[in-house]
Amino acid sequence: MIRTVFIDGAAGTTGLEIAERLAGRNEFSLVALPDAERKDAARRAEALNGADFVILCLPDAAAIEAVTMVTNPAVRIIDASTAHRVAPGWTYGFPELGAAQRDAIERSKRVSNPGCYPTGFLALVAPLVAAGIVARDARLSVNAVSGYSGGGKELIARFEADEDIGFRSYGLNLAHKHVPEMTHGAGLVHPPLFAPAVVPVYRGMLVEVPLSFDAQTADAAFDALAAHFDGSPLVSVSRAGDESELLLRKSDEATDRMELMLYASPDGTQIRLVARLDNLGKGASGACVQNLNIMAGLPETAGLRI
Ligand SMILES: NC(=O)C1=CN([C@@H]2O[C@H](COP(=O)(O)OP(=O)(O)OC[C@H]3O[C@@H](n4cnc5c(N)ncnc54)[C@H](OP(=O)(O)O)[C@@H]3O)[C@@H](O)[C@H]2O)C=CC1
Ligand SMILES: CC(=O)N[C@@H](CCC(=O)OP(=O)(O)O)C(=O)O
Repeated sequence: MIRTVFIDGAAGTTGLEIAERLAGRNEFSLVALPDAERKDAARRAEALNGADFVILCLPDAAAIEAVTMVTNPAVRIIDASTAHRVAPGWTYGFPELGAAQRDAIERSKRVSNPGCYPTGFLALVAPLVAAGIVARDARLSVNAVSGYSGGGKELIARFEADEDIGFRSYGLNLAHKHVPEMTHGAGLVHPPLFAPAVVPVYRGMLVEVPLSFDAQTADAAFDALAAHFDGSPLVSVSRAGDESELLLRKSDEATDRMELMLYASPDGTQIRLVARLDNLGKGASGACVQNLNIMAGLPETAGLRI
């Protein structure tokens, strides 16, 4: 059976990478609008209602509008934007949250793809909250750096036009659009304090959650993460070896995998949890294709870069 897929926003950063991952897959047939028609409402409505699967790679407002344009009840939607991540009636597209989440994605007609930073944060924190190692009412901080492709075409153009930028801290109003899904997805009472930044690499990100405990907790935290992701084809968990630094390199290749690392103080009371992922891989396009595979009843990692 061949399923048709329409990517709305196919000319954007995320859309192009999804198309690359679907190229050559004989289970899917991509529906594309010619460049002159890709923002034409009538042509989009036709494509949105004629496909088995629609993937929205649009700014939030356009994604909300696109959903209202879908009137065919058979169409199944994956939204890569932030618009529906905590919205009722939508399934959060993070299968690694647990078996029930994967099953829900498989059945769902409306799947919201997680944000890139929340993908790292939730992988590190949700299993620890579930295990009772991090209290639901803990006040957490998240420090993160992303490659500039995380900001789409506009930020890519800015970083490529101004090679003088060495580091860009942002989210300084402490109201970043990813905070609600971080809070909700981890089951936290208080929103985490989120400090994101962009560095001059195209892709890749580090998401760090520092934690401090009264007693040795590093072993229990590592065991909980290792048990949660045991057997995961995309997420690995490791404990620090002898490394003294963690680098994002301009030459890092695209990947749909995510690595979780735990670094501990000698007495195990302080830990730095770090997720390393590709914002365009597990942080966006790779995750979209993973969700599409699950929804279509296909092997979860088909077409992914692993
Ligand atoms: N980049 C990343 O790492 C991640 C992105 N996302 C999310 O994915 C979505 C897409 O992001 P990204 O690909 O980076 O963004 P881009 O800016 O690279 O691409 C967005 C695309 O949408 C097109 N577009 C905008 N408005 C409309 C419209 N009304 N109708 C049809 N097309 C439209 C744009 O057209 P034009 O080319 O003419 O500008 C552009 O091609 C966003 O919601 C983003 O937040 C999520 C996770 C990570
Ligand atoms: C570097 C950069 O600008 N990143 C984007 C988030 C990218 C992303 O994940 O987009 P979604 O919000 O759709 O998830 C930002 O912080 O707004």
